[in-house]
Amino acid sequence: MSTNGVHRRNGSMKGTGSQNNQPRPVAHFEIDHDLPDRSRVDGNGNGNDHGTDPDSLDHSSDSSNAAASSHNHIGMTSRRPNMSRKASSPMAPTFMVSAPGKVIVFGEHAVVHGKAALAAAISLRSYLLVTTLSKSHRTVTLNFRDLGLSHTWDIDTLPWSVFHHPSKKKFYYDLVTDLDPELVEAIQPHVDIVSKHLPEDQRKIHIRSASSFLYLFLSLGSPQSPGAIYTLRSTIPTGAGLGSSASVCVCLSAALLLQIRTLAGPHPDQPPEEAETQIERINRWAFVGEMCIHGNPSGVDNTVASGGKAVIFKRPDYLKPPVVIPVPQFPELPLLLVDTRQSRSTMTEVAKVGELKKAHPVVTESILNAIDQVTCSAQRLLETPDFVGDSDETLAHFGTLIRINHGFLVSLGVSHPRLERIRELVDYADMGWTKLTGAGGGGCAMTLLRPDVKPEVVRDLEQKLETEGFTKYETTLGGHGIGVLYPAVLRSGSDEEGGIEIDQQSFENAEGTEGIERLVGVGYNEQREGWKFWKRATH
Ligand SMILES: Nc1ncnc2c1ncn2[C@@H]1O[C@H](COP(=O)(O)OP(=O)(O)OP(=O)(O)O)[C@@H](O)[C@H]1O
Ligand SMILES: C[C@@](O)(CCO)CC(=O)[O-]
Repeated sequence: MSTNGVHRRNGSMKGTGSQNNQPRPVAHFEIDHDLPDRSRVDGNGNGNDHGTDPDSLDHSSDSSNAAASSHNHIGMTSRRPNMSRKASSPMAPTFMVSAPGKVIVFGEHAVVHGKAALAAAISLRSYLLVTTLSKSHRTVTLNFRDLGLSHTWDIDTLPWSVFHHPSKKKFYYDLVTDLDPELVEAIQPHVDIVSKHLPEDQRKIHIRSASSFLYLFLSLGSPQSPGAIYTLRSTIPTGAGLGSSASVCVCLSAALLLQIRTLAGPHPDQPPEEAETQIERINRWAFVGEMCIHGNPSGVDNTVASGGKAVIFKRPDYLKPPVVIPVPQFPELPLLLVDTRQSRSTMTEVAKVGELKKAHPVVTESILNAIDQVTCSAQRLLETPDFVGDSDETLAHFGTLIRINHGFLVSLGVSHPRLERIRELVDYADMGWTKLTGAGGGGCAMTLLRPDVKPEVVRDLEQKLETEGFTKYETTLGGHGIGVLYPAVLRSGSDEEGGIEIDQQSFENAEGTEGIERLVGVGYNEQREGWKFWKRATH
């Protein structure tokens, strides 16, 4: 049964749908929407479950349809089924993970140099559907729809021996602060074959995503990893400074850690400290993915995409984990987010500031310190005992800091004429305070709107922006971080017997942001039942 590209699921065993030219995923069956508690799992990253949870998903052994069909009789509700299930090693069901983009409110670039930044999650998100293949399919496919990237690797030909050499092997809980040049070299031949037919500038984008995936897959997986298709769609525009790469890396990290069964929860009643540990584990590997893409990231983007809401972030020592202070009182600011549609590379913009610092160390350091003071001033305001998020004073204080911060970013050389044009139009209309957000050099500007600004003035500005080729995004700040829909079935209160299954086909076919959000059950006509989120401790 199919309505609007989604399949009604009625509790019985069901195939996950077929895809064009793709290996057929095995049939799966519905067990329970709670993820098994994997806190007892051995830390070797190979999926060896030393625990006894019968719901565990053993990818390393047989997962035939016959095994699955034997579970058809179990039905959908048993949480503690008989041990024959363990012996038959059922296949992991199709599941989905999702992570948000971000805006940096204060402190981009300075944060790369150890200063503080304030950043918040946005409601635009990436969604990654993981479809496990039957045992006979020894391939992994990266199906990144927004980029038009689709590549399949043969699992058995990947350089496992290099990644698993005792001198190289990392564990799922390790803090990795640098890419290992030998590991980068080992994946190179497997990256070099990706999207050969494309012009170099487009291919570069594919190569970055593929490198990031392979580095994580080889670090966290094993030669026994099951074949799978990783299908990604995002509602975050790329190249806009809204952290799209970080949200992709967080999704990949979470999916791979879930596949090797090293994450506990998320459960609604999970102790915040335990949830924090899971977020941190996901975040650490997402940072590794970000290093493959951006070279020398601070880690602020992946930290916000992992834990969500708003944080003060600082990484004074790159060999240690960053300092992350959640800001639960961060207000719902009236923001206008405008995209210059001028694409740029975060790596290039970060490198520009590095060069400036080399050429003018004292001047550059004092600008970076001044940006740090801007962020600290915002932090002090947020921490005042009688802080009121929506007062005129708060908006004016934040507004002034936004204006100052943008001026410093201009001095660092990371603005762009198109960004300055947005600021000029907003200033001319006296509507609020504007700064670039993210790496700059193009990308997005954020404007904090004055409280008294008239709707017709906003409309007039929006008209002008549109005429000049800018794009406006609607988003809210401070949403959840990484979330899991396991299996990829949305429960609805009215549908006791099952839910709405998201399969490969319906996910690929969903149209635009609205289509994706409708399918996955967020945004318009919200239907989030089934989604679970790890929530940061806020003390
Ligand atoms: N939707 C996506 N699907 C797959 N890969 C993506 C996606 N978005 C970004 N990437 C990968 O991340 C790289 C950088 O993306 P992008 O230029 O959008 O940076 P960003 O993370 O949005 O910028 P910033 O760091 O300033 O917020 C791309 O070249 C691509 O490899
Ligand atoms: C420009 C930068 O500060 C923010 C990019 O979103 C880079 C980083 O922190 O890694």
